[in-house]
Amino acid sequence: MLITNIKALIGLHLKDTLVLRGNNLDHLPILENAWLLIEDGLIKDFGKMDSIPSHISNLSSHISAEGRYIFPSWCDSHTHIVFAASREEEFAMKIQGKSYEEIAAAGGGILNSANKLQKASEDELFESASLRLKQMILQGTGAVEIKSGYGLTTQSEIKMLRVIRRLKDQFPIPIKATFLAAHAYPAEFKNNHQGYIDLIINEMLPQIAEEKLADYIDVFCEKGFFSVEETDQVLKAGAKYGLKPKVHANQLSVSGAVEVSVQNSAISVDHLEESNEETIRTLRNADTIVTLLPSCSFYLGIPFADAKNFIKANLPVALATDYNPGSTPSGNMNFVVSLACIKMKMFPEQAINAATLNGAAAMEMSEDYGSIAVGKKANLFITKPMPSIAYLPYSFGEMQIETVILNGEIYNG
Ligand SMILES: N=CN[C@@H](CCC(=O)O)C(=O)O
Ligand SMILES: [Zn+2]
Repeated sequence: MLITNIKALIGLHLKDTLVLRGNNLDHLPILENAWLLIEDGLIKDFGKMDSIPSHISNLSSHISAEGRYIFPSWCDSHTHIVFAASREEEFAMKIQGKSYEEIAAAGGGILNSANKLQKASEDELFESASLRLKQMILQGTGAVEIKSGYGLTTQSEIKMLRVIRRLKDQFPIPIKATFLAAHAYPAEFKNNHQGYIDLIINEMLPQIAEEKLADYIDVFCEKGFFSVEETDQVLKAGAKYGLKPKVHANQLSVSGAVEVSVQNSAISVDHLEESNEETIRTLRNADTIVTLLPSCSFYLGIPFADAKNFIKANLPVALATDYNPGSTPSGNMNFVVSLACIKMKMFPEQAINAATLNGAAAMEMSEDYGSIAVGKKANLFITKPMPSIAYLPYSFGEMQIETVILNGEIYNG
């Protein structure tokens, strides 16, 4: 596939640039008035229109992208898209002023989703998750991480992870699976935390490892959920099976979650709506990626993470949706990028880098995804005609994507 007359190619980081820390996020390399050649699903070459080689310009099948930009696909490194039912009843409670913790304590929240998921069949879950994923891809997402964590029994956690494996097999984008049984304590373990942790460690993990169902392990480390010590136990048990941590940290309070995650060599710490100087000091000496989820803050009405401070401290910031039925019923990365600019005061270049290359890094796939470089996978999108790059986050809630290309082929859903 040859694409010509491209207004600009965006995100031309060198292939060996795998993550962007601090000020490096400011720089979004572009090439104006460009052509792009894709072969065998990979980016084969690109250049300026005024120096297009004749053997390329003579290729018969090509798309003209006049006035349009080409971006690397969004890389959404934090989602919970396998769930049985939406939770609009909690929406009304939120509007009345109930907090996330109050709703959970009243029988809503994660346990509500777990109840419903336990009753759903693998096929039903696969069908509904497929619809969500299709929609996300049409909104520009070309790589995704998906968590379990609404099963909370051995059977249902495995059911969720098998659904994720089917999605991996059937969708044309790379998917990473994260095991999140430590998402909430089931009611029967409310007063027996160690009993549930033992179940995770001695029963769930061995079976999941045996079937190779997970790439990562996650814990919701938070007051009322999993303590720092409990998180440490689960992460260490996961490490025995080669599962690296990606941790829900500091969503509602500064809890020591970041510290325990870094001690366990976490790939990422996610949320961080609450943080302090200690959090930043801990992260400064680590490779752990800071994944921010602004649409969760938007929906729950909790503080937005202090992205500017993290960037100032030279940390690698990524952006993801957190798509789930409780705190973020949206998988739209365009909106995440808009919110990052509007509410967290990230510049468009920073937000785009954080939602592409650093998102890929938070799934350990930035060698192949997240930027436009020769030899990388051709997962891209072509915008509608736009006046500038900043127009994409500026025009929040509007759809600026016209064509999605995955593995070098147009994707129509
Ligand atoms: N905080 C924990 N997990 C999800 C919400 C899960 C739910 O409410 O169902 C999150 O990342 O926001
Ligand atoms: Zn989450």
